[in-house]
Amino acid sequence: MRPELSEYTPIYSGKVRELYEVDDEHLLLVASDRISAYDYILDTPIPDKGRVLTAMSVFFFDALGVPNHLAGPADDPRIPEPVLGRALITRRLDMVPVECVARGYLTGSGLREYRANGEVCGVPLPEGLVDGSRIDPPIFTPATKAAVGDHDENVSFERVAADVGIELATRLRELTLGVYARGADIARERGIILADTKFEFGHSSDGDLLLADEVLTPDSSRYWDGRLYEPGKALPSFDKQIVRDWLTKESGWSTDAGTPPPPLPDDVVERTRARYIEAYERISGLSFADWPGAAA
Ligand SMILES: Nc1ncnc(-c2cnn(Cc3cccc(F)c3)c2)c1Cl
Repeated sequence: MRPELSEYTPIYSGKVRELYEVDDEHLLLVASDRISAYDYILDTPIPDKGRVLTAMSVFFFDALGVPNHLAGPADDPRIPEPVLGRALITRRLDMVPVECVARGYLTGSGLREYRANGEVCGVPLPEGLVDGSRIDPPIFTPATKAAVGDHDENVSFERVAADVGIELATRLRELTLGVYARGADIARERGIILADTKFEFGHSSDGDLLLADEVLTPDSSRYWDGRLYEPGKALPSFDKQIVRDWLTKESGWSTDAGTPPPPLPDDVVERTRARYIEAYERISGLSFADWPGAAA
């Protein structure tokens, strides 16, 4: 008999995720089926998105072999039935207040910074790079967590060192780049490019630095279809482009409309659901049908 979700204390509600307290030492990290686009949380959920992204995190936690915050299996008896398959029991950590970002390709906020001053987070890059250029070797481009609704602020390694100390900043950079490289290699071998990603780390009660939060999911990373990649060509988001294209090219809505996006049509929802499942099954080599929880 699984506990009710109402037995756990909600402690944080993000755009697409929630965090509950299970007991003094454990949390329940819940991924919803909500999807965001253009900084809006869309009215229409994507069925099974939460379960697929949870399955991806678990696959990578297992594949990366880095000490992490997981404290139980995907079907842990402490997970309530309604969130089974899209929730994980984790150890409660003292989180390091740094968004640990690794970039293997230049795009997004990194590209904007590069175009303005030839570097990203204080790291100089070669001249002549364009949107989608490979950054080799990948770089550590940390950010400070923004207030709700704001974008994170890119900061330099020196700023991180000033905030958390040079030893921890150095460890965060090494871990971030090492885990990204391993994860990106696993994905690339299966035709998916992880252009960049964001990790969070925390300290356990016995002082160990553990990889936390979600890892290498399409919500914490840019997923591109490796079959389409050409040097210097930024690619559409593997998972969100169907939604973005429908919103901006077919729905009559526009990003400068100043109004929330309209609900998504069924075919856009189903095609997007299929993209998430395709990414998981290609990367993991596993069948999503075997993942716990009720199919939406
Ligand atoms: N193991 C941990 N120990 C302590 N705190 C956290 C923690 C805090 N914040 N976040 C981000 C987040 C993750 C999911 C759902 C949300 F609503 C927010 C994660 C974790 Cl993962």
